[in-house]
Amino acid sequence: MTKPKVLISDKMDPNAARIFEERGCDVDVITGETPEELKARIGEYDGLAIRSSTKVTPEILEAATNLKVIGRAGIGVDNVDIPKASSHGVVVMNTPFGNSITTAEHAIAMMLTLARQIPEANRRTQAGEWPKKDFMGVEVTGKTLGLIGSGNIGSIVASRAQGLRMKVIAYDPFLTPERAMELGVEKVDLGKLLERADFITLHTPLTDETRNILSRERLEAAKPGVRIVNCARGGLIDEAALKDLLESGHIAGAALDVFAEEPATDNPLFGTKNFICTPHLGASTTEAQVNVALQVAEQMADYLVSGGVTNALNVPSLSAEEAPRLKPYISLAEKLGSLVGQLEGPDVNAITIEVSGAASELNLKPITAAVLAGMMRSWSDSINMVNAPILAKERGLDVREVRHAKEGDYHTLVRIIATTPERRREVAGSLFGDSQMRLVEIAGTRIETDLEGHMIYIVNEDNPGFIGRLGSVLGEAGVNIGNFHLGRRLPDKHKGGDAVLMLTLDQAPSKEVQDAVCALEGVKKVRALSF
Ligand SMILES: NC(=O)c1ccc[n+]([C@@H]2O[C@H](COP(=O)([O-])OP(=O)(O)OC[C@H]3O[C@@H](n4cnc5c(N)ncnc54)[C@H](O)[C@@H]3O)[C@@H](O)[C@H]2O)c1
Ligand SMILES: O=C(O)CC[C@@H](O)C(=O)O
Repeated sequence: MTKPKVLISDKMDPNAARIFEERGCDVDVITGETPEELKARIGEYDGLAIRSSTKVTPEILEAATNLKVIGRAGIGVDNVDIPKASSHGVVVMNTPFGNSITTAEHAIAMMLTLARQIPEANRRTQAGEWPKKDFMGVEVTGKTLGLIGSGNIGSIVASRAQGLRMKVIAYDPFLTPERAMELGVEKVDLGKLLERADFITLHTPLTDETRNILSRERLEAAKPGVRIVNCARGGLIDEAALKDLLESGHIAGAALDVFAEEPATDNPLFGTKNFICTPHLGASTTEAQVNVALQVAEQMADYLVSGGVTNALNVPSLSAEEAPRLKPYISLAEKLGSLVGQLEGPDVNAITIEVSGAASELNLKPITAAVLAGMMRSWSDSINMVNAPILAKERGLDVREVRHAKEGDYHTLVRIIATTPERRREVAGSLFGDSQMRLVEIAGTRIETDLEGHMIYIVNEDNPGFIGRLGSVLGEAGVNIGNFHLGRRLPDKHKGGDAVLMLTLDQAPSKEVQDAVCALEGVKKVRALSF
């Protein structure tokens, strides 16, 4: 098996490359390339490991014909076009905890630095001014800190601020009263936070809801003398309004680690009174960079080598323990989906995935994604488990999942029921020895066959002599039969009813051969299949 190939395109702790190699991947570290250079190179790679400099745009994804996974060594993935990655079937992962403490510490450092105006005091002292009378600071003890966003980083900031004896209030629509109690913070609405906070620190992602959350209007409504810290994302604060309100003195200080446009080399805020900044250093400690590099490499290698999915933003997670258990089911589900897709074509408008026995205990999301991928791949290329659920939704396909804990005749069973405007198609498969897939039912008929290579599916009236005539047609055309499986339609297996044949052939049957089979007496349906 060829090794998966990974590109590390941003500066990353060397542990990442080491882990990739140890886990069976080939790795190239090529940083600082232009988008054009990356575009020309990306086609060779199965994995792309990034921080915030690489922008994974639709153009890059278009050129990334082999790419299976993008791993962000960090939290924010606003430099990745996730919808586009999903439609290209590429998993996007991040490392949600590796740099949280470091970033929270940076926010606290920025807050204390603002309170005592350290950068300017430092600059003027070193310039020989000894400007002692110009720097009257404020204590943070007893002050109110307003958190906007109290997730991983916000909650660490809360605990550190409590250690500094601050009163912490939080605005976060997803903060439950129980969690607020656990964190020892008071949950408030944004208006109250602006009214009461002496310091405000932002810890939300940048989304349509949070963009410009500190707009001019809200900044004007904030308590006079407030100090604001942003170590989350540029775009959360109206920078022009911040500048005006710093100059007017309504805002006593602002510390930004992040900017609406990065790299920020000539931002209008530069030089503004009581404004300090760092160049997106929130995650830049040795500890955090080792954490995120190790984590991203482990997660990506896991996915590329064994199919485990951790911290993915566009597919359900699948632990490395779950992945091997699910692997045979995924292959079974893809083949059953493919069978339905080949038999019914793109007219399928509803599909039910029904699992019973051992299969009912499994995570159904990947099984459903595999059925959809198998089915739609028979009509259209470039479909995999990542983009299949999205494309199914776009097509308006009605997808249902049903679990039956009770075992039937098989210890584990996956049944697919597909509906088209004309009919309903049911197929079912099982695993023998927990790994060998078998189709066990088709067209209401018990039959037992693998779905492999070139096959032909035939429904005919069950009359004597048919098998001989079929053998002659295939033999005369030089088509060798590998395996032959026959079943009678359930529930009335009476003589003279319909029979179903699934034949494995050594080569694909030509159109002429299919027509000749079709012309045999009693044949009702013929379909060439390939798996
Ligand atoms: N400066 C840096 O180097 C650096 C480093 C790490 C993380 N970050 C950024 O920090 C941010 C927070 O990271 P995290 O790990 O705490 O994320 P998180 O997902 O754990 O927390 C985000 C919180 O924001 C809340 N939220 C979402 N929408 C909101 C809204 N409209 N109003 C108020 N709250 C809202 C969520 O409920 C959640 O609790 C992210 O944007 C991340 O990219 C920056
Ligand atoms: O990689 C970095 O330096 C920044 C990371 C940070 O913005 C994040 O969202 O994790």
